[in-house]
Amino acid sequence: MTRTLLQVRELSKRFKEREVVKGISFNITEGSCAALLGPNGAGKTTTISMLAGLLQPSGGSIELLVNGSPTTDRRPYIGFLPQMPVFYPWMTGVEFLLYAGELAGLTSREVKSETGEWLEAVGLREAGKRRIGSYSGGMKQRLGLAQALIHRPKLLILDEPVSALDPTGRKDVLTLLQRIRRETTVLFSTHVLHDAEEICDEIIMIRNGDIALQGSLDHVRRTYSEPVIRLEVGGDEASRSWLTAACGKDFVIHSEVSGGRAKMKVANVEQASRALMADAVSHRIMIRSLEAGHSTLEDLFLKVVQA
Ligand SMILES: Nc1ncnc2c1ncn2[C@@H]1O[C@H](COP(=O)(O)OP(=O)(O)OP(=O)(O)O)[C@@H](O)[C@H]1O
Repeated sequence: MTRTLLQVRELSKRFKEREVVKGISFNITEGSCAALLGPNGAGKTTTISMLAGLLQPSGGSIELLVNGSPTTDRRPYIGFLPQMPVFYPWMTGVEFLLYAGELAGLTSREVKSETGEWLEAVGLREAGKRRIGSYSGGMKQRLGLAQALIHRPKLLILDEPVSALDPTGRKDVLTLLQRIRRETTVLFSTHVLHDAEEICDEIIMIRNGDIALQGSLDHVRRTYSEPVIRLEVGGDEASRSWLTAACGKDFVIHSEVSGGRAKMKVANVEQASRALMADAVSHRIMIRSLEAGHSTLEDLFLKVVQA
């Protein structure tokens, strides 16, 4: 049975005269992994900070439902990792987690056992004895995750958890998130579609403080996927003018041309491919490649972001 864990209604945030989050509504299902996806400045950090209880909304409501019932204070049920977590470099990883556990209100016994368990889970058992100042970016982020999870929250919220990491650190953290998401509901923000695609099942795309698109990744892919032909011709003048003319054919609904390449949205890929090939042959144009398929989520994301 799917149950809603977080219910957000008409959430807005105004800084002076400027509304940067404009009355957005969405649900997060228990057990899901959701990505808040959007370009820089879209309002992701502002939204996430309101959900984590760090920023007062200007309007709307945020409700966390524990076992189906709304809670008066959602903060104990939330684990949060900010975009730029602050660590004391002179502390060891173990000391930092003991401190975080105490702050989260765990008993000293719980603090000890959870610290050991989470250090192991994030792969820092050995490094836990070392000072945080000697950690790599990826190790710090994994320690940050352990801190966010130490009180076993219902919902883990992360703001751009991998954007500042090198490829190895990024992979480590995404793999870890993939493991965590089996037990904890996860919501994270990112401006990288690929990160969302890798581990999420739900996406909420925001642009200029508004929701541009939301739903399960599968649903979004199915609903918005369009028949597309990608065509590349030779770089000579005749080929390029033929390509421009081809984009004007009546079966081409929309097209983008750049150099000797074109992406054409068509109604029927098979018929359009045949017509294009036949036309190219009759004009003695060499087609370098013709790819008939569907638009990807990347195409959709770019369209949403650039609209
Ligand atoms: N404290 C603030 N006072 C005034 N404006 C703010 C404040 N915080 C954020 N903003 C503005 O709100 C808008 C949304 O910012 P936010 O940081 O939420 O975006 P974002 O999607 O997280 O971007 P990024 O990916 O760059 O972190 C931006 O135009 C930003 O300049």
